[in-house]
Amino acid sequence: METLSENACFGGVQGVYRHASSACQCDMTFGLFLPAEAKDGPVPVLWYLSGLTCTHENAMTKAGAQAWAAEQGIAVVFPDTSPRGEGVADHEDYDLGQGAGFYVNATQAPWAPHFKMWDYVAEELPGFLKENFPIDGDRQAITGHSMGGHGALTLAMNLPGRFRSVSAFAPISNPTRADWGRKQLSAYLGDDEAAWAKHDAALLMKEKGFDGPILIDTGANDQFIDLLRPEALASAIAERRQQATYRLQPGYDHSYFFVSTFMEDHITFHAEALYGD
Ligand SMILES: N[C@@H](CCC(=O)N[C@@H](CSC=O)C(=O)NCC(=O)O)C(=O)O
Repeated sequence: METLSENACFGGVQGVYRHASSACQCDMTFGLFLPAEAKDGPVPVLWYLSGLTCTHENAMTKAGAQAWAAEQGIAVVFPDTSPRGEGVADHEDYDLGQGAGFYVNATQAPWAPHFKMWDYVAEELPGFLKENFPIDGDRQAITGHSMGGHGALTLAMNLPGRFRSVSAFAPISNPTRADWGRKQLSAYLGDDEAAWAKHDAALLMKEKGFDGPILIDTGANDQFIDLLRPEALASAIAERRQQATYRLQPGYDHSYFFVSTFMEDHITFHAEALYGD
C-alpha cells in the first residue's frame, strides 16, 4: 500500500491510499477518514459510494462528511468508482467505462478483465481495510450518491447481515427500467436481463428488502429525476412495508450542495444503528 496523502481533519486524519487490486487487476485509490477515536482501537465504518464521473476525491472534498463522522467517532471510506489506467477499457461517454463502474462484475468484452467493482467493494476492499486500519468489521453501514446510491442499496440488500443501516442520496433506483442502467447493465453484463435483477434496488426491495433501517433523500428539483425513478423504489418500499424514511427535498437538485446539506442527517442516522445493540 502507498500512502498518497494524510491530512489532519476534525481531530482525525483524512488519508488517501493506493493499493494493487486483485479484483480489478490494476492499482486502486481510496480515501479513508479516521476519527480521533481510531487511535485507541477499531471504530465503526460508513462506506460512501460515489456517482458517475467521480473518483474517490469528489465526496471526500465536497460532501462535508468528516465533521459529522468525527462527532460520531465513525470512519468513512471513499472508494473509487471504477478501475482506471492506460490498460483499462474506457468509453467516450461520461456514463460508461472509467468513472462509471456501476458496482457490478462485468462479464462482457471489453470490460470483463478489470471492471469487477462488486467484488472490489463487497470483498477485497473490506478485507484490505480490516488488515491495515483500525476498522470494526462488525459495525458497518453504507451510503452513496446517484450511481453510488444504487451501489449502496444493492450491496446492502444482497449482503444480509453485512450492513446495519443503508442510506442514499438521489439513488438510481430502478436501473433496469431507465437509461442510467440499461445502457451500462447491457454493456457490462450482456443482454440477458435475468443477470441484471440483483443490481436493481426496486426489484430487490420487492424480492427481499433490507433487515434494518433505510434513509433516502432525493431533491424534488433533481435534473436527473426521470433517470433515477424514485417512484419505483418508493412504491416497492410501501408494498413490502419496509422500515424506511423516503424524503423528497423541495428545491434541491442532484449536486453536492444537496448531498452536503443532508449529510449530517445521514451520519446521525447511521450512528444510531452502528452504536445500537
Ligand atoms: N456529466 C454529467 C453528469 C455528471 C454528474 O452529475 N455526476 C454526479 C453523479 S450522477 C450519478 O451517478 C456527480 O457526483 N458528479 C461529481 C461532482 O463532483 O458533482 C453532466 O455534467 O451533466
